[in-house]
Amino acid sequence: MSAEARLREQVCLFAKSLYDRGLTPGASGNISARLEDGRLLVTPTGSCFGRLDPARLSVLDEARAHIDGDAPTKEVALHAAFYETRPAQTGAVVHLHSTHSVALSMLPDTDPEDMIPPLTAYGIMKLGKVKLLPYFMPGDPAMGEAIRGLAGKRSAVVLANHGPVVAGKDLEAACYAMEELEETSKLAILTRGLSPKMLNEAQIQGLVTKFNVEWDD
Ligand SMILES: O=C(O)[C@@H](O)C(=O)COP(=O)(O)O
Ligand SMILES: [Zn+2]
Repeated sequence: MSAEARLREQVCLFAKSLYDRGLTPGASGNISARLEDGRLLVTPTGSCFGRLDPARLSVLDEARAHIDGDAPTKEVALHAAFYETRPAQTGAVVHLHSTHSVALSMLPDTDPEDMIPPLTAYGIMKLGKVKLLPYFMPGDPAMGEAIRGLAGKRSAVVLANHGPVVAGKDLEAACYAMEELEETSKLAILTRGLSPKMLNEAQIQGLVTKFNVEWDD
């Protein structure tokens, strides 16, 4: 099996796993994954993560023009901005409509610079600081500009009233980080108002140093 055929299978398998666990409903969400030659495999617009066909994934060239497969997601500008601003760290980008991270994006006390409270070590290790971006109309290329404005400093963001977007070195890493974002958001909502004991600054810095976490503002 070629590397491209393997990646096509992987995109569909991870997407189905996310869908089957209720992490993105209906035809929401999109995935991109980079091939060795710089082309991107992306999920077609309007497609359901539970029923993707490896042969019909959209293919974009290095200029992010559609060259093969079904019509691509309307969020190409959003995905492309991660590959552009974090070239060495980005092999895949995942966007979902996952309930708890969207809920957290709407609450008044959520810190837009660091929206996930330091509740667990894994949340810090896998995500670093998560930026809350404003609301944009789905498909608005201004989302790409907003990602460029972060100058490559964040691998995970949440679009307010919409959903999370996570970039990883490969598809597996991006999906695992995304799952951590959703689970930690769930913990944040479950414990909100209950004065949960959070990790302190020394514990956070210990993780940042030991696990090389990106923690710049
Ligand atoms: O919320 C939206 O409409 C998009 O961000 C989305 O999640 C699905 O759009 P397509 O990838 O174009 O299907
Ligand atoms: Zn969306």
